[in-house]
Amino acid sequence: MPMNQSATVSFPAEYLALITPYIPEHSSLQDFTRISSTPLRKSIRVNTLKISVEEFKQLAEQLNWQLTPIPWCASGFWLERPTEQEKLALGSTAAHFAGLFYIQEASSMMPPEALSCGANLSGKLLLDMASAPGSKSTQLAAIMNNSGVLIANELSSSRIKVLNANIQRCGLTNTAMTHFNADVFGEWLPEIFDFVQLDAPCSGEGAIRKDPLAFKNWSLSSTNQIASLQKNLIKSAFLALKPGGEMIYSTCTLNPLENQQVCLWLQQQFPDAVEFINLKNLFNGAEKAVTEHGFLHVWPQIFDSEGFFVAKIRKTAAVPFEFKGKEQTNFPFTPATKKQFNLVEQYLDNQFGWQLPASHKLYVRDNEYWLFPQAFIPLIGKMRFQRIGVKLAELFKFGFKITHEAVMSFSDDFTKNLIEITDEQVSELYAGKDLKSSLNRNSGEMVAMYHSAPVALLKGLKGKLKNNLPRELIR
Ligand SMILES: C[S@@+](CC[C@H](N)C(=O)[O-])C[C@H]1O[C@@H](n2cnc3c(N)ncnc32)[C@H](O)[C@@H]1O
Repeated sequence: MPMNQSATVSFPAEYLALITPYIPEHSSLQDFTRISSTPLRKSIRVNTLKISVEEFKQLAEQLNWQLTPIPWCASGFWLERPTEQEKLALGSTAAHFAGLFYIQEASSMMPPEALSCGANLSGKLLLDMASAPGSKSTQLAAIMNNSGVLIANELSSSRIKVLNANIQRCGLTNTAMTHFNADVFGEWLPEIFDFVQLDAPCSGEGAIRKDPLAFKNWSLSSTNQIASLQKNLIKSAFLALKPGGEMIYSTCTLNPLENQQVCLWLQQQFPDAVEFINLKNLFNGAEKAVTEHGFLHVWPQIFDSEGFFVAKIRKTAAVPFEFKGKEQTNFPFTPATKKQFNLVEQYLDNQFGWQLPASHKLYVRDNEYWLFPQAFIPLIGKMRFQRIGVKLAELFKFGFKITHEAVMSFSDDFTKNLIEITDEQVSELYAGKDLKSSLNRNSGEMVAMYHSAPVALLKGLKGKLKNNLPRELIR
């Protein structure tokens, strides 16, 4: 069933009995079942690493897109496009290729907003324990303005590829990815992180409006199994958190077994160290979703959104932990020598008029040059990381070649060989075509920009701009 079509949903009686006592007084079970059969509004989050909200609003006006602000996220909007534009998927628009926005359900924007409310995430060490496809990781990195370090972990191999693609498209430079069952963090990196986000794997009931089959395999026993996985993960998150640190536990599910009861279980394990932070003032109207413990239990009928649950927890004291470090002894990168640094910097200066940023340190593995966030350096060797920072360039016989991801992340600071292209030209590039040009000489590597944001690496040749997009991005 397409997402924008409604279907009448039928819920298991056992499920309705489980949730009914938790529906707030101002609402009803009937409101819940009624809205569950209606389609979800489309929403996006502006990627402020690439464009300001004000500039995005101007672009939206040019494109004839109508934006309605989402009350809990200053960069979030419900979006309506003219019917004639709907045949082009939102994910295939030039602005999306350029990473100017992320397609994200409105209520899924709440957890990072709750984590950063009253706290400054800039320059801090964050862990996102279950992060693919990356909506909340990319949101957190934007809130951090690419400073500090964000460890984005994901268990599933196929989903980690999508996560990586989103990290690159959105221009994250402060991220290191790991690929583990997140229950290891409490033992491997105890009391290390300033902030942790656990957007837990869950039974996904809150997604009923976009997936009418969300209840196909629902059963009380599978819900209980998921809840026990969630308890392992929330404990790991809490152990990985520094004393004084804060964490978010969230799900896109509505039953109490996977939500309130997981948080209360954590409090029973660490009664002297768990404090629930009340989220009733997160935004105007949040009080309609707040529970007696200060969690947000977002029923889809309250804000006309997906169902969600968000809890914010402070670790008020150190707790006993068992350190079982999993150190990496054979770290394959070495810091660049002065000669290597000078050579790559000379290439970047000649080609793009760009000096390497002080926020990052240059590392080398064979012929690959990488930029690691400075704040990541103390973590080197502490565990195995899948991918750290940004792959900057490769050294070939003929010289250096910059990577697509470095272009997507850093070319805001490039001062030459940038060329602004149109919506149609972006579509041509992502369809695998070269672009015509009036160049009368070979100009070497160039960056195609869309509304001042990088969108692709090109090679300027006489008469054409050769498409250097990675093969996997061509549609
Ligand atoms: C709710 S989704 C995360 C969505 C993501 N935070 C976002 O906003 O885009 C939960 C993720 O947890 C992953 N996962 C499941 N079990 C896990 C585990 N034990 N450790 C780490 N990740 C796990 C799933 O593959 C899934 O990608």
